[in-house]
Amino acid sequence: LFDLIWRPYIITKRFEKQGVRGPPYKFRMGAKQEMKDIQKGAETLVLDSRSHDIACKVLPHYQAWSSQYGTTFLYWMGTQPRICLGDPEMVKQVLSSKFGFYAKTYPGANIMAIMGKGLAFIEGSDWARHWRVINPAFHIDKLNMMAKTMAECVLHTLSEWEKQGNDNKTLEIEVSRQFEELTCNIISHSVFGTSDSINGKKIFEAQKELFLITIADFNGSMRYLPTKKNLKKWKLEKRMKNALTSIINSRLDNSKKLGYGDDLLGLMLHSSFPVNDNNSSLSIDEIIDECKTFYFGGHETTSQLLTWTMFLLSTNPEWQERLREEVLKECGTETPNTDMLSKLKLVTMVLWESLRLYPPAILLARDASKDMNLGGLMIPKGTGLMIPILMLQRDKEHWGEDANEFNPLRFENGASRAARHPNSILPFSIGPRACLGQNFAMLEARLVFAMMLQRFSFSLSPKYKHSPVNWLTLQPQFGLPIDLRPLHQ
Ligand code: HEM
Repeated sequence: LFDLIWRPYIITKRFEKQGVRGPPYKFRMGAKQEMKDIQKGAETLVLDSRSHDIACKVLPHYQAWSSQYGTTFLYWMGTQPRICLGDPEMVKQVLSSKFGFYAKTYPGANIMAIMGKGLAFIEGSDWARHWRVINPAFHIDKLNMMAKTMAECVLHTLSEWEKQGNDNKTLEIEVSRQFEELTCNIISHSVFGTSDSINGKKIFEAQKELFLITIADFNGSMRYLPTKKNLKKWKLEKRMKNALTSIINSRLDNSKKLGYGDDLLGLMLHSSFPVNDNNSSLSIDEIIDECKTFYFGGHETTSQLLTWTMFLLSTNPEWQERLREEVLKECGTETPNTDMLSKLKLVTMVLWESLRLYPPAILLARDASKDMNLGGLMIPKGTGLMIPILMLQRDKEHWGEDANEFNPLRFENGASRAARHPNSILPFSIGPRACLGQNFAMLEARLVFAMMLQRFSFSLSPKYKHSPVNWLTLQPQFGLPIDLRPLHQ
């Protein structure tokens, strides 16, 4: 009864005294039912494809509560108090904390099974040990080397499209699926250097199927029972593990002749058999978990960046033309190298505007691991801290009245100067747990659009329905059908 009635009552009162209010706590459920009701109303909404005001569709409860209680508010997820942070200064304090006071929220067994207990979900000295091994795989010199491999993968996809579009005719392609395949291919080849495309494919297919099962059923209460769904899940998990083990074993078998390699997998294997540095070694099980993290995290988010940018360029033909001019000026019709890509200022501005309006990760979550004072607000241990990236990135107070409009010019002087507060833009997060793959993803996206703009012009197919949904990442619910026209035959 203490946890179910008294504690919620006391905590609610304490927050009220500090000026933080929110939807009322209901016995055991907190605000879960109210949240479900609000979400249900938004589920079937289809928006006008010129509207980027998508909070009403993907975070309708946050929108409703923040307009009623202010952008920083309290709500109860069952018996856990959660504070939604609407102030970029508080967000900065939480994300920049170096001492693990705000730990990552446990994502649930289903997500762990897909992504593995890798860098994104571990804490403390384990995180530091993994980070020391993995970080060098993303240094700038390594990225420069990866660009060539990335370009080969992009060329392969675009040539397939060219082959389909005979006689200068318009060709309709559902690009979100194509981008998923392309980003999978890029991560396998450039980060794992794998020519083992069969096992690479098996991993992605197993992760995708597990993911679809997970979004259809978040109820973990039966997770140990041999239900039909669980048997399927266990089979897929096993298939994924076997495929990863096979990739690792083949690298180990070839290591006498070729060494472990200097890509991510090679660096992890080096650490696993260290000569003198035992402080940063990873076990084979840990390597398998990291592979899952990078296979999934490395493509799922980037493919959404490509998808939403394609959507924005298709609906803003004048920007598409400006970008094409820039690409042809800096790269001509050659395959772009990293020097050329670094000169694509307008392309980069459009990518940032896309990440602002359609961030692949719309929310970040942390838990206070002890009682904390957050910018004067007393936060009891165990409170969840929710950082609504999607809301912060379209807050009119920081972005101005045109916050919901597509206007890449706001990024003319760089991302940190685009809004009134430098941390109002957070697609890759900030602080010690910021995205390790940010430069990789931006390089990949610049390359894809440079090569695509060299070859095609495109517009939205009339079949498109504007219905963004948050299925772990922000996605177009019915895909993104695009009409493509080859520029040269
Ligand atoms: C547009 C593409 C991407 C976006 C928007 C994105 C976004 C993010 C965000 C928001 C986080 C922080 C999560 C949190 O704090 O809870 C994160 C972490 C991470 N991302 Fe990305 N990501 C992208 C691409 C990539 C790629 C391509 C890779 C790998 C090749 C990658 C690897 C990681 C890893 C390993 C972490 C965990 C870092 C840590 O906790 O130390 N990401 N990403």
